Amino acid sequence: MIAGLTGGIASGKSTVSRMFVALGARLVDADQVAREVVEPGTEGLEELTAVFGKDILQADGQLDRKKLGARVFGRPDQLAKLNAIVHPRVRARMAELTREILEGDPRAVVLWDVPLLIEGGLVERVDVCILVWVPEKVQLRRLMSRNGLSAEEAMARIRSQMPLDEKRRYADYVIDNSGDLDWTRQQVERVWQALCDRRTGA
Ligand SMILES: CC(C)(COP(=O)(O)OP(=O)(O)OC[C@H]1O[C@@H](n2cnc3c(N)ncnc32)[C@H](O)[C@@H]1O)[C@@H](O)C(=O)NCCC(=O)NCCS
Ligand SMILES: Nc1ncnc2c1ncn2[C@@H]1O[C@H](COP(=O)(O)OP(=O)(O)OP(=O)(O)O)[C@@H](O)[C@H]1O
Repeated sequence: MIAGLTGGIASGKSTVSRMFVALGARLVDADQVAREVVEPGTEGLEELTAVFGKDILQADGQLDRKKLGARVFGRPDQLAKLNAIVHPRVRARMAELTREILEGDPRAVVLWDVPLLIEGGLVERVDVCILVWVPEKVQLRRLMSRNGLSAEEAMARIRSQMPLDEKRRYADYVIDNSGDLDWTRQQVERVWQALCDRRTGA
């Protein structure tokens, strides 16, 4: 079974995915894969520098993520260029990792943690879609505090994604992460039980 876990920036996907992993889910993390496919020496990084210029690299040859982020968030044309380079590579690598997990354990629940699951169309490839939801003002506050961003910078990132309230339409399960972590864990346990029941056809 493939379960898609999505939300918005700083809505709590990583926090929730850790809870699912503790219960037995096998994680495939799109943000992590997106880093892997643009490591030094990859074709992905070569294409990025061909399109955005060599000044998006740090002195050590790694991608300067802060600099590229400042150039793309809030500029849809630039963001589209970045997505066109990175997303096909992320999808291919995620499919490969998923295959490897399911070959080793056909009964595994593979959790795809993908911020852009809905925007990127991957929602059609999962068996169930789980949304980590918070009200926008909580999302803004947590993003500003976690990343040290101004309200304006944080809103540019939030506005690069589909609003969380719209994402609810696509979700089979919604986890409200606006309360304390214990409350979130209780909801995760309920969804996990539902996934296990679904898997056994109960
Ligand atoms: C622009 C980059 C270099 C900024 O790096 P940075 O380290 O600051 O952020 P990080 O990668 O950890 O992403 C943080 C969050 O930003 C949001 N985000 C990232 N990329 C995008 C995007 N293309 N569109 C909308 N939101 C995005 C996601 O919610 C993500 O969880 C980086 O985000 C990137 O390469 N993005 C393109 C790849 C992508 O779409 N990743 C998202 C999952 S596939
Ligand atoms: N229930 C909660 N109560 C208080 N703080 C929380 C809660 N859930 C998450 N946080 C905090 O909010 C921030 C965002 O959470 P997290 O990193 O899990 O989000 P995310 O959706 O994975 O973000 P991104 O995809 O943007 O990296 C973190 O600093 C995290 O510690």
